[in-house]
Amino acid sequence: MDDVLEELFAVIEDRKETLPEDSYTASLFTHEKGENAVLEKLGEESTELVLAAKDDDHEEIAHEGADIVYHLLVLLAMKDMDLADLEAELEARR
Ligand SMILES: N=c1c2ncn([C@@H]3O[C@H](COP(=O)(O)OP(=O)(O)OP(=O)(O)O)[C@@H](O)[C@H]3O)c2ncn1[C@@H]1O[C@H](COP(=O)(O)O)[C@@H](O)[C@H]1O
Repeated sequence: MDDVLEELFAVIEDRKETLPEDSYTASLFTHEKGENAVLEKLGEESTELVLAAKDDDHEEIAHEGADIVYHLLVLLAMKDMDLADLEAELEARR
């Protein structure tokens, strides 16, 4: 899981730096709505996750959960934060 998150975060940082035209991630960094684009996605996907949980739909819970994790990592990159910030917070709760 650590490796997957680290590799995904590295790709997100690369998209932020290089802004390829065909990249969904890059489109979040250049969106006319600014950070609201990713914040709205997080809101929508949280609602979708709740609905999936109420349906006890495990496949959909994993799908929406992954969408949330991806968009959370984009938000961290947008705020010039990184995975270590999240890890430090989780570590402090152990
Ligand atoms: N993990 C993701 C990822 N998760 C979600 N998404 C996108 O986030 C959007 C989710 O918005 P929506 O829920 O509205 O999508 P939807 O298809 O309408 O509905 P859903 O079925 O997804 O709920 C979709 O366009 C997804 O493609 C992602 N886009 C990219 N990545 C990763 O980022 C990497 C780089 O992607 P690009 O920046 O596009 O090159 C990829 O290789 C992936 O590893």
